[in-house]
Amino acid sequence: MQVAKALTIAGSDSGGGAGIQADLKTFQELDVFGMSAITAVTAQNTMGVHGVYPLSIEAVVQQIKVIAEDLSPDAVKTGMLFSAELTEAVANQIHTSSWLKLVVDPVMVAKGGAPLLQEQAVDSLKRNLIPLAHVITPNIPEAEIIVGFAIDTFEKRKDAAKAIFQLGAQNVVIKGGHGEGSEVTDLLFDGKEFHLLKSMRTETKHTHGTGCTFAAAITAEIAKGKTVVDAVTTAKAFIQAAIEDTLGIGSGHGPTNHWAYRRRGAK
Ligand SMILES: Nc1ncnc2c1ncn2[C@@H]1O[C@H](COP(=O)(O)OP(=O)(O)OP(=O)(O)O)[C@@H](O)[C@H]1O
Ligand SMILES: Cc1ncc(CO)c(N)n1
Repeated sequence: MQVAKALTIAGSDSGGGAGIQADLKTFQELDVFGMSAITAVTAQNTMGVHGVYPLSIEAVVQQIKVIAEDLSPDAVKTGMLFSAELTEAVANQIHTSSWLKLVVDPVMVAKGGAPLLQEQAVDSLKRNLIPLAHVITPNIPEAEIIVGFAIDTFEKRKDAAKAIFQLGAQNVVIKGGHGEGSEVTDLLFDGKEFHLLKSMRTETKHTHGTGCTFAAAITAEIAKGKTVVDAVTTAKAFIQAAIEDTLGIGSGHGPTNHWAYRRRGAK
């Protein structure tokens, strides 16, 4: 039996909707064996981030090293990296391990506004990690921080995708969750062409972890050998189902429904 394997290097969300937990649930739903290297533990629920406890560089590097020695992932995803030092150490391990199928979700701020990446780490992200990315998935505010200009029109979004491609990422997906209108459009730039992925916008407050889940679905599909366009298309359908078939749990911004795509028989 051929088993596709994916590794997520990210933070733990005790509330289960984002971070490592969202990634592993998504990998499993898409028939991919999931592995994790935890960068930080967060005390989180649907009301917000109540505590952030980064792990030591040594603890993070060792998790990655032992996976590299034994389990060779077919694709790797990064999420919350918290500090410049952790970002650089993770990038070094990915480079040393020659992991080429890397999906970078440049997590910066949680939905409630809590910082998940220190400001001084943005430089390290741009210098060390983005050049290794096969796919990068910023939302609009993250893309603005990376490129340093405001994205207030669709043309600007295209300019931002090109600028991030120039930093070394091979495929750039600028997500549209933070845009406006009745549709949500994600924009994929592969260095040559722009691809638009559209869906109806669901009016809901339960969107905690949408970015993690979307990037994890891309990672799972790439681990199975799918092209980037196919992987992003499946990920868009996966997250749309997860948002539409809401679980409605927690009193704040609740998690998405990681079962929804499979239950719909969409797979
Ligand atoms: N209200 C919505 N209705 C439908 N699709 C949505 C909605 N919000 C986000 N999405 C989709 O979810 C995915 C993630 O987009 P989004 O811009 O919310 O990411 P994010 O801000 O990084 O998420 P988070 O920080 O909560 O993890 C994209 O594919 C986007 O199209
Ligand atoms: C651990 C973690 N990673 C990422 C996000 C972004 O949704 C979050 N809220 N928590």
